[in-house]
Amino acid sequence: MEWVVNIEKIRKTFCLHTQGNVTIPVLDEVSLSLAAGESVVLEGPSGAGKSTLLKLVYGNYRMETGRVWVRHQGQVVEMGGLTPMEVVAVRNTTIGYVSQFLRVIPRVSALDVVMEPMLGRGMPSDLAGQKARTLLERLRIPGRLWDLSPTTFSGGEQQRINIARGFAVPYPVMLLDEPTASLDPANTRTVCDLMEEARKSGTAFLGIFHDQGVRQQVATRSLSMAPGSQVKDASGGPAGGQVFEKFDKHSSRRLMGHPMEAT
Ligand SMILES: Nc1ncnc2c1ncn2[C@@H]1O[C@H](COP(=O)(O)OP(=O)(O)OP(=O)(O)O)[C@@H](O)[C@H]1O
Repeated sequence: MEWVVNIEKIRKTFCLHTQGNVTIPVLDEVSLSLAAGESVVLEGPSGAGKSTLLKLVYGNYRMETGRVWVRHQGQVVEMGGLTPMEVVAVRNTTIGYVSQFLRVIPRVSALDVVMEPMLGRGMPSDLAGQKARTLLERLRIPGRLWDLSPTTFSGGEQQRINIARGFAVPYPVMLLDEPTASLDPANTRTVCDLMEEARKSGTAFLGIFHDQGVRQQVATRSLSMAPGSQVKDASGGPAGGQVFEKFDKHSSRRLMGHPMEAT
C-alpha cells in the first residue's frame, strides 16, 4: 500500500552542550513507513527513543542523517528540508499531534481551544461550535467548564481538551504521544473509538501508549524499539536499521525484521 509517511534511515544523537557536551545516541538508522488507515504502535522501554521519533516526524527536531518523507497535499515533502513556515503548513493540514500535555493559553476558553483548528480551516463558527460541543460531551467534560480557560483544569481534563482539539479536524497522519496517560477507562475507550473512526476514514496513526490493553486495542501493527540494539535483520545479518519486532494484528503472527519491509 502507498505510504503517507516514509521514515528513511534516521539517526539522532542529542548533544548536551551545557553539560560537558555529553552525547546521547538515541536513534540509529531507523526506517519505517506508514500507510493510510494503519495504526502503528511504538513499543519499547523508557528511553528507547519513541517520543524522539514522533518529534522528528513532526519537525520538532533535526535528524543527523536520514529523511522523513510526507505526502502533503499531493506532493512529497521532506520534513528536514522545509522552512519553518512550510512545517507549519504541513502541521495545519497533514500531520496532527496529540501529546499528554495541553499547552494552555490563559483566558482562552476550552470551547475556543477546541474550535480553533476548525475555524482555521474555514468552518463557520456555528458548525465549529456544534462539533466542539459534541467532542467535549463525548469526552465527558462537564458543560460548566466549557467557557472557562483550561488553566485550572485537572491533568485528565486538560488531556481531554487536547484530544478534542486534536480530533476536531481530520488529518491524513496523526502522531499520538501517550494521549490516554491520565484518563479513566471510560474516556480511554472514547479515545480508542475516536481513533477507530478516524482510521476507518483513512487517517494513519503512529502512537505511543504505555497501557498494554490500549496498545492491543488500537494497533494494526506494533513495532518494538530497542535502545542501543545491534543492527540485524530477520536472518541475523546487517539490515541498515534498528531492530524492530513486528506484530501484525490481523494475521496474529509475530515477525522480526527490518521495519521497511512490507507487512
Ligand atoms: N531534548 C532532548 N535533549 C537531550 N536529550 C533528550 C532530549 N529528548 C530526549 N532525550 C534523551 O533521549 C532518550 C530517548 O528519549 P525519549 O523521550 O525519546 O524516550 P521514550 O522511549 O519516549 O521514553 P518514555 O517511554 O520514558 O517516554 C532519553 O535518554 C532522553 O534522555
